[in-house]
Amino acid sequence: MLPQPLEQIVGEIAADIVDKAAEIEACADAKEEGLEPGPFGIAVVTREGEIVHAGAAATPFPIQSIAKVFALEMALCLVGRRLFERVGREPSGDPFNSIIDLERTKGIPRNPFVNAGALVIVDILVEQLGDDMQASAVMDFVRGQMTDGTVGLDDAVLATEHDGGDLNRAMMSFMRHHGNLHSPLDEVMEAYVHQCAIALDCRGLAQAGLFLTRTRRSPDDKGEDERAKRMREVSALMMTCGHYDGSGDFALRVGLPAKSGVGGGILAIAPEIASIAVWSPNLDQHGNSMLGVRALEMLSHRTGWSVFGPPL
Ligand SMILES: NC(=O)CC[C@H](N)C(=O)O
Repeated sequence: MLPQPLEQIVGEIAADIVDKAAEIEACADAKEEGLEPGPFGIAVVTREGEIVHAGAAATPFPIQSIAKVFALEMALCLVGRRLFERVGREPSGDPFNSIIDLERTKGIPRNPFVNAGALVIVDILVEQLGDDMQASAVMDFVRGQMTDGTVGLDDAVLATEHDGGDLNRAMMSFMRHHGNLHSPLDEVMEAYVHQCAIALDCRGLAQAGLFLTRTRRSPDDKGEDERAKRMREVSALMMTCGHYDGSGDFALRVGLPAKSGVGGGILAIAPEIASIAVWSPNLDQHGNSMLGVRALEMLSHRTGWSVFGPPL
């Protein structure tokens, strides 16, 4: 039981965040740094089907690295835990686009959420789906999870990530050298850029992530055990690696499995309870939404949804 209706909690958080944004805007240092907090949106979809939202929850934004969660689920479905022979499952402690670790690990990325790891996951999808693998496969998966709302593509991300993708291409070449990239580099790149450019609003993103809340077995359905196990694994990776080298801080402050993207969005999961999407474009030094993390911290405190227990 929540201490207050969810709608009230979410509305008050959005109001607090907008106040906070105004404070930041008014602060002289922020002006000097060109910091503009910009819009803020939040949406919560509960397992009971309730949708609560506030702020700019209907404004689409590119989900960027949040797509790595959906791609991971697809790849795990296709090849199972064999996947972890090609991608590790440890936090990296390095920025999301760091290449330095690949030399030490002989082309095996630390986890599926750093760029190198996500590129291997896309390589697996391209390999496994063969001719069925369209650049739009992850987008189709996302659409399939949603009950309403639209899925778009962000043209600016499509263009800039293609032209500015040299670092990602370098990582792929490096991994190919070590035998850990099997498909043509251009095909992997196209599918990767496409998934980064998927544009959703908070309402759509929260709906798309709802399947991740199903972490419990169902006594009548053996097939469900495998799915529940997968959701737990994906959630564990989100908790340990979902905010890159800010993952520890996020776990302490929020206590929910979550994945950020440089589009300013974060998808967070309260297992068996709700899927939450927040969006605010200003990023911290790790590429995580500053006000988005703050809003999730407030939500987790006020709902007691942290997987580590309610606040003391
Ligand atoms: N953290 C992110 O959202 C990074 C994704 C970005 N498109 C990249 O490849 O660098």
